[in-house]
Amino acid sequence: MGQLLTSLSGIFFSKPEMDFKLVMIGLDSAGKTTILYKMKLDQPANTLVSTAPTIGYNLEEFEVKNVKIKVWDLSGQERMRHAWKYYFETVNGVIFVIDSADRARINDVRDELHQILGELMGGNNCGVVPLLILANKQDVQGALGYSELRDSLALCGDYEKRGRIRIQESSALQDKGLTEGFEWIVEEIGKVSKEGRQAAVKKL
Ligand SMILES: Nc1nc2c(ncn2[C@@H]2O[C@H](COP(=O)(O)OP(=O)(O)OP(=O)(O)O)[C@@H](O)[C@H]2O)c(=O)[nH]1
Ligand SMILES: [Mg+2]
Repeated sequence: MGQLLTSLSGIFFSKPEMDFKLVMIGLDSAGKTTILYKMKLDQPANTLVSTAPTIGYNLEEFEVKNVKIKVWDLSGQERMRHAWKYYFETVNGVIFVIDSADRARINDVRDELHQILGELMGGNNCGVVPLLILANKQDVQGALGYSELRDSLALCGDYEKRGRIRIQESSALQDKGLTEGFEWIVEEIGKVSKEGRQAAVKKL
């Protein structure tokens, strides 16, 4: 009996064996690498690691809500953006970081985002990969807020209807919104995995 309870508690309360894999993308200088190390190193507000433009990628592992996640932080430079899509087939979630204070490039952001949504809705994924949009640098005066960004990004359609997308205001500098955003995407991935598991069970 004791052994049975141990095995059952193992099934219901164990951490998932699989790590969640996430990719972080967005235009150059949006704050991706800063966010990666803010989350990894759990730094207090008003401290930031000093970064240089990423060439290739950074990969770090840390826990969110007791789930181990692996995060690939890719380069946002224009000539490197074509590589983003190659990660979409293998990750469980996508984080798109925006410099909300960079009003001059908001149309570029919109175009990149729409292209990503096209990729995520096509292929084998077909909209199952949650997308977190971090509207970063909210500490900068004049930064675009949630409503303005929603309009500027012209988000609509299936992805939003399915609730697999969220815009989260954040400031890596002030340590605001990052944990909320990461917790949301981890929960969403959990739901997707559960639905996948339920579909697999139904098929048996
Ligand atoms: N004010 C402010 N500055 C930030 C914030 N997050 C990042 N930065 C600054 O923005 C600049 C670019 O940050 P990075 O993290 O290197 O940007 P990135 O998105 O990784 O850029 P690439 O690697 O070129 O794609 C750095 O000077 C950061 O200190 C923030 O929340 N507020
Ligand atoms: Mg970087």
